[in-house]
Amino acid sequence: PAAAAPALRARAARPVAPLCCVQTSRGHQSLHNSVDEALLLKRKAEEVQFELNGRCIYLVGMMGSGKSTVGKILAEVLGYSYFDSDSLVEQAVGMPSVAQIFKVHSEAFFRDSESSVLRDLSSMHRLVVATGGGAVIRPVNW
Ligand SMILES: Nc1ncnc2c1ncn2[C@@H]1O[C@H](COP(=O)(O)OP(=O)(O)O)[C@@H](O)[C@H]1O
Ligand SMILES: O=C(O)C1=C[C@@H](OP(=O)(O)O)[C@@H](O)[C@H](O)C1
Repeated sequence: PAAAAPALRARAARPVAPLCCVQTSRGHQSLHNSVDEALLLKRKAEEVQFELNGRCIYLVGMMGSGKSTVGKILAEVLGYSYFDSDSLVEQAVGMPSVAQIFKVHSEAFFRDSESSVLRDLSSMHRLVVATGGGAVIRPVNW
């Protein structure tokens, strides 16, 4: 079944051509599809590279929709740095997993730290950021 694909949001004054990665299926049968999709994604990234002009890309989408997979490919092609906001929150809090942060602290605590991490990243250039699936919940993150 079709799954939600991560939306691509470039921090751009002028929108650039939208990139879309459609995740059609999972498992071994989709292997050749994934290879094709990666090639298409690389080509699209090369197409928009000039227009992006160093502006960041923030990937948003449901949990498991492919943000990290897509983000690493985009960063490599564009010569950008790649960050996963969940990992940055784990580092900032000093805990090994988001699940543990939720358990020991709370979701609100995690969301505060996530917003802080995203705010810090927002002053930087040439980044591809895979945000957490719930990052869109707080309008301050947009
Ligand atoms: N285009 C795709 N086709 C099939 N499986 C994919 C595709 N993109 C990602 N996946 C798989 O889906 C799972 C979740 O992907 P991931 O990039 O970690 O998602 P997210 O970062 O949004 O949580 C991983 O096992 C990944 O290998
Ligand atoms: O924001 C959230 O509620 C979460 C989304 C998920 O992130 P992904 O979308 O990166 O899978 C998960 O990893 C994380 O533990 C919690």
